Amino acid sequence: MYIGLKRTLTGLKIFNGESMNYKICVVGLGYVGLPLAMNFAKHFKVVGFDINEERIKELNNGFDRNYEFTKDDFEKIKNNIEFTTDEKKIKECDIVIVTVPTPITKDKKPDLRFLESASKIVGRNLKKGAIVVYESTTYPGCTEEFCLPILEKESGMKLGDFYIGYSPERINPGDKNHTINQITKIVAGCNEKVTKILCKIYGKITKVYPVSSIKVAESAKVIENIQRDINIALFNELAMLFDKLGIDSKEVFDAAATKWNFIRFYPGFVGGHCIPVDPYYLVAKALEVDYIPELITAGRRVNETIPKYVASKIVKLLIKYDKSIKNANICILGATYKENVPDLRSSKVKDLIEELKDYGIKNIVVVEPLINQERIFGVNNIKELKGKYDVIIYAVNHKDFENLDILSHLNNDGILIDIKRKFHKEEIENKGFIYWGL
Ligand SMILES: NC(=O)c1ccc[n+]([C@@H]2O[C@H](COP(=O)([O-])OP(=O)(O)OC[C@H]3O[C@@H](n4cnc5c(N)ncnc54)[C@H](O)[C@@H]3O)[C@@H](O)[C@H]2O)c1
Ligand SMILES: CC(=O)N[C@@H]1[C@@H](OP(=O)(O)OP(=O)(O)OC[C@H]2O[C@@H](n3ccc(=O)[nH]c3=O)[C@H](O)[C@@H]2O)O[C@H](CO)[C@@H](O)[C@@H]1O
Repeated sequence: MYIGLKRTLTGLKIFNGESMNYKICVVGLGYVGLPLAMNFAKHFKVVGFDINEERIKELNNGFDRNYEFTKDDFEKIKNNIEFTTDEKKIKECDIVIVTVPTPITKDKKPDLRFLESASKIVGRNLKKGAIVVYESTTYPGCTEEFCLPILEKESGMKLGDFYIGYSPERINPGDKNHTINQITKIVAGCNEKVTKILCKIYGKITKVYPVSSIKVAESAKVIENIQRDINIALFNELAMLFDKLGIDSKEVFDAAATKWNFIRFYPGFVGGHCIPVDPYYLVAKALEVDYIPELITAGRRVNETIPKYVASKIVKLLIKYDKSIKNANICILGATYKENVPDLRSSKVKDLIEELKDYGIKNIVVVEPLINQERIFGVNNIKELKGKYDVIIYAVNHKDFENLDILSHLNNDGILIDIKRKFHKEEIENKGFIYWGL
């Protein structure tokens, strides 16, 4: 959607000239918003706005609960950034960047409550001529069809009196190589001039890749995660098939990966608040236009079955080796959705625990050193491996687990369930234990 250049030029007075002394507001200071605010604060005056009072208090005390930034980091940019819950501060800003959550509902539909609430807050505090940029992952059309009408209604202005853009975030939690200033950022404005301005601003903190429309930018982001979800689903499906065939899937995958254009993924629990969530946003949009996205939904279905599949494997092994199901002592190593990231959101370990409990298994603990909680997903978090177990499940490949002597915590002929294929079957079996790898 492009508005006439003429209206653009008048409305964008604040962006004339090379001064670039814009004031930027980041709305939503989570895993995405805070790094963005901190990086922009090296070049611009920044208002970091969030509705979570606790979060703002911590940030003002130089503490980041996601452990991405140290007190030192806050010290370095303290003169350029203001953390606040006062929505009126948004009105001082020329660029307003929205980085609030876009989860899904229980029935796997887009949950736009956060986008709606943030758009209302921004709308009623919108400065004339400002640019509102959405970064939250969503479906193509969401910014212009869902968010823009809210901005217009709340502000009493029309597009052209203010502007919109979209620039998706690609930071990869736990990935120190692909940090915000190493990642190419797709940028789209509601017209060419706005796109140019956004490229200049984002260009201060990272490489930019302008596209012709907001819908292109929204689409590119969501398909990146869909492609990954489907690729992982293929490896999960093949792992279940080769298990049935009695063929070692890891050996097959390692052999296939010697081909130069074979792309290696790993069977596993597909968790987090992106990969298992984002596909449902495009599915919803596809169904709106009567297109049934069979492959996208099939990928989701396969990945969602893995916790149930692993739980059934464990129960079958307990039966096969004449062990009690109900009294089995089970220890799960790792609870977060992926290794070395303190984030439980949509972790499939939760689903695994629920499946095991459905079989009547009560004695389950997790060892999760990255999460400072006594209980996780309804079981005790013993934080470090101690005691003896009938079953140990290696669920998350934390660095902290590298030197664990896991076998010394297995009862005689105990069962090691290796979700991450970290161990060698023969080695474990030669020591008298039972081994199964996904
Ligand atoms: N976390 C990632 O690695 C990542 C990477 C790429 C894209 N994304 C996308 O970025 C978006 C944000 O994800 P996140 O992980 O940063 O979420 P998060 O839960 O870590 O942070 C969201 C923040 O927004 C705040 N918030 C919620 N409603 C608000 C409102 N109305 N006004 C102001 N603040 C509000 C919350 O208090 C929270 O601090 C999502 O769309 C996600 O899909 C996340
Ligand atoms: C396209 C892409 O890379 N996007 C990244 C992704 O970040 P993420 O942390 O959600 O993604 P992953 O690292 O893929 O983890 C997801 C789950 O899949 C499991 N997994 C992974 C690989 C595998 O071969 N087998 C597996 O089983 C893993 O354990 C974990 O549970 O989304 C963010 C938000 O959009 C992006 O910004 C970020 O760039």
